[in-house]
Amino acid sequence: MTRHDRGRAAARNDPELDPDREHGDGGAPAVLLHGVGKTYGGGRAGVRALRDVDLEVRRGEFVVLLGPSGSGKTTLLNLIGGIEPATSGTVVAGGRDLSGLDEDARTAYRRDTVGFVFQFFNLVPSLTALENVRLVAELTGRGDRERAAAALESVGLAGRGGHFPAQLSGGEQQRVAIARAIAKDPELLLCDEPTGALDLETGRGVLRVLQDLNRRGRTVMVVTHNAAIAAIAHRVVRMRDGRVAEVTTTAAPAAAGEVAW
Ligand SMILES: Nc1ncnc2c1ncn2[C@@H]1O[C@H](COP(=O)(O)OP(=O)(O)OP(=O)(O)O)[C@@H](O)[C@H]1O
Repeated sequence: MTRHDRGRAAARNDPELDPDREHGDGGAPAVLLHGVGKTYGGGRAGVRALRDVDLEVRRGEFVVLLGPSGSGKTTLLNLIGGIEPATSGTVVAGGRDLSGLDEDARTAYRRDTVGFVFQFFNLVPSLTALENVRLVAELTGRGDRERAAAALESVGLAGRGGHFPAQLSGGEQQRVAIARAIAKDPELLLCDEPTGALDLETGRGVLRVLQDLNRRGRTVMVVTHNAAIAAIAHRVVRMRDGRVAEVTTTAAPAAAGEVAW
C-alpha cells in the first residue's frame, strides 16, 4: 500500500475527508422498499395511496421526489420515516425492517435515525430558536446546549438563538427547523416541501443547507412540487398514481445557489 493509498484509507473513515466519497458508499442502502403498498381506510372507500413500490436509496444520496398532487409522495416519505406502517411489502431503513416493528420500536427509530423538515416549520412560538432546537434534542437524550448551538450555527443562525420565531423571517424559521432536525445528527433527513413557503432567495438558502449536509454524508430525501429543485439531486423519482413512474440520475447535480424558479 502506498502512502497515497494509506492516506485515502484513513480518510475513508472520515466521510468529510474521503477524497473518493461520492453519493452512495456501496454499503447497505439507506432505504430499501420492496413491493410496498399503502391503503387508507377499508372497503370501497379505501384509498390506495401506494401500489407495489420498489425503491433503493443509497447512503449519502440526495433524492428528490416529484409528482402530481395525490401521487403518493408524502405517503412514501411517511412510511420511510416510520410515521405510519405500510399495508403491504417491506420498508427497510437505517438497517431496520420497519414492517416488523411495533409502535414503540418505530418511535425509537424515528427518534434515533430520522430528521424531519416540513413545509410549515412547526416551531413552538413561545420558545426561542435555541429552545426550539434543544427541545427535540432533549427528547432524544442529546439535549446539550452546545449541540443545539452548533446546529444553529451550521445553518447560519449563530447569534439568533435568542430570537422567537415571530422575530425571524420565513427562511430563517425554516433553517431553525432544519437545525432542530439535525441537532440529533440523523442518518436520514426527510423533507416535505421544505421550500414551499419561501421565496427564491430564502428557498435557495435552505437548499444550500440541505446540500451541505448531504455533502457531509447524510442521506437526504426531498418531496416537492418544484421541479427546479430536481437539478440538485443525484436522483429524481417521479411518482404517478401511487407508483414510481420514472427514476432519473443526474450526471452533474447543480449547486443549490444555481437553482431558479
Ligand atoms: N390519512 C389519510 N387518509 C386517507 N387518505 C389519505 C391519507 N393521507 C393521504 N391520503 C390519500 O392518499 C393519496 C396520496 O396522498 P399523498 O399525500 O401521499 O400525495 P402527495 O403526492 O404527497 O400529494 P400532495 O403533493 O398534494 O401533497 C391521496 O389520494 C390522498 O388523498
